[in-house]
Amino acid sequence: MKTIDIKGISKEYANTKALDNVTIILEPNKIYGLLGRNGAGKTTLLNLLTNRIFPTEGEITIDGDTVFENDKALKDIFYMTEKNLYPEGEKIKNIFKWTRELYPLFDIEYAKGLSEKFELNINKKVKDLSTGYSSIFKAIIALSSNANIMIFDEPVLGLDANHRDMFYKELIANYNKTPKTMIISTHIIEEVAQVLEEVIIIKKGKLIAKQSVEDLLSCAYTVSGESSNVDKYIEGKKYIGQETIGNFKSVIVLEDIQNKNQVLANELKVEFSKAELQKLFISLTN
Ligand SMILES: Nc1ncnc2c1ncn2[C@@H]1O[C@H](COP(=O)(O)OP(=O)(O)OP(=O)(O)O)[C@@H](O)[C@H]1O
Repeated sequence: MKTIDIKGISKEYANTKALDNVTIILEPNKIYGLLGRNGAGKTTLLNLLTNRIFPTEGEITIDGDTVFENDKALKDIFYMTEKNLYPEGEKIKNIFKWTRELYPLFDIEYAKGLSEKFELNINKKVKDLSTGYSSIFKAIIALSSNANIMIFDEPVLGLDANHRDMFYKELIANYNKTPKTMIISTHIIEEVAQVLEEVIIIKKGKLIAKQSVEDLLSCAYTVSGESSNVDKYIEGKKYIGQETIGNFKSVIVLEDIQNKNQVLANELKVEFSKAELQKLFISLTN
């Protein structure tokens, strides 16, 4: 069981405060989504968590042990970075062997099996992989690491819809086989929403939300129907994400799902449905 305790973390660069007093506790064996717009500070947080960079203020511990230059704490973490850090001229199969040397728990057979599934040719060199296959290659290594904490920074970068679907299914299968903490930082929110238990949302270096997807989605709901009737329903209410097709309109009402007015909805012949995480995210981070 690995509890990650991020305490009052700030990171300043010459003229940028990349993170500003962020405090988060990540409970063990949950799948977290780390969400934020470009430049919000996601990669900075992941780099701090894995001791690649050092905080200006604050401390990060795993089960009470600081991650600062602590191999014992860090060996439980596998970090799939957005950038390729593998030697360009090396063949994939050799990188599997080399990873095994560094991470004795790395499961080569599983990695080879996944490579077959994703049709990744392990005789290819890193430099010959397309953007999508480069992501697949790095994701396979992370999934095969057997680490207690797996971190994925933009894991589906360049992947087509089929491969994204396969990746998320594999991630869930991996988690179900051996529960662990997974942290997924991504821009493509709608697809990942079904995989996540909790979301951590960062805006301009500050933590603005950490809650379960279920709780976040219960703070809003979608109303759709004939435009003028939807307008009547949302009168005096806060809403976002208005979409109109012909005489049909849908909006996301920003109020607790418990407070929706079913009587009025029946009268106006408008319908309710769940809000989409992607749209809520846009409104929260705008
Ligand atoms: N080495 C650095 N030197 C100076 N500024 C930096 C450095 N690394 C990051 N920053 C700045 O810190 C802020 C946060 O960057 P970070 O890469 O953590 O964001 P991000 O949320 O991962 O963004 P993206 O989704 O675009 O990858 C940005 O303003 C970025 O320009």
